[in-house]
Amino acid sequence: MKLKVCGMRSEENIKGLISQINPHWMGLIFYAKSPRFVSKDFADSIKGLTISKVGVFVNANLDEIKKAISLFDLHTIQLHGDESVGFTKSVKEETGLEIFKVFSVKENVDWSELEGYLPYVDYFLFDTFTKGYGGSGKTFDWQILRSYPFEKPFLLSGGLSLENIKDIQKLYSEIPQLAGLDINSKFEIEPGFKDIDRIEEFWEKVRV
Ligand SMILES: O=C(O)c1ccccc1N[C@@H]1O[C@H](COP(=O)(O)O)[C@@H](O)[C@H]1O
Repeated sequence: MKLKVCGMRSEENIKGLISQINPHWMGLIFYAKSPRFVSKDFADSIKGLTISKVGVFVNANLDEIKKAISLFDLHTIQLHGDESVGFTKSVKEETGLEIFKVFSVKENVDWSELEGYLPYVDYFLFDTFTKGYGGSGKTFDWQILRSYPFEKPFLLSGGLSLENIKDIQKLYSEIPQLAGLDINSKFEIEPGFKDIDRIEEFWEKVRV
């Protein structure tokens, strides 16, 4: 099982996360309307830190993405908006980086809509639908994932917390494509500042 901790923007907090947990990825949110938005001034503070950084973008253009890649030395691009197959293809081909394409789940998913993305993404990521695109702290009906028809691995997000560990474990044991978890607002002291001890408690219980 893999872990991504998303929405961080304090140097001290990120260093604490690395030394205490060292998750597979740490997410930086480049969506200006998010309370976890990271500005370019933050780049110098985290240069050289040994963690795979995921840039989270909502309908950004390729130029903005490329600038953030070089400033923040990003390892992964998370497309968290309404990005088309063509745009996702361009991001993959022009950056060569790992790609997470997010689908926000309302009541159902039309799996055929994901098919075109398959050659260009490394993981799909399923989150709860919200007008603000992400960080709602709300879960969706995870049973929908039981009909996921592809071999492509995916990450689960949206309201993951200490309260839903049992459901996560059950899902993980039953759906082989579920490769990891993306945690965010349920582990915050304030937007963008994580409670590392709470994350450690979660990870100790949920990791396999
Ligand atoms: O966290 C945000 O503010 C945010 C804003 C816009 C796009 C994505 C955002 N975060 C992503 O939301 C999910 C789930 O978060 P939560 O656990 O429900 O708080 C996660 O993938 C974050 O990367």
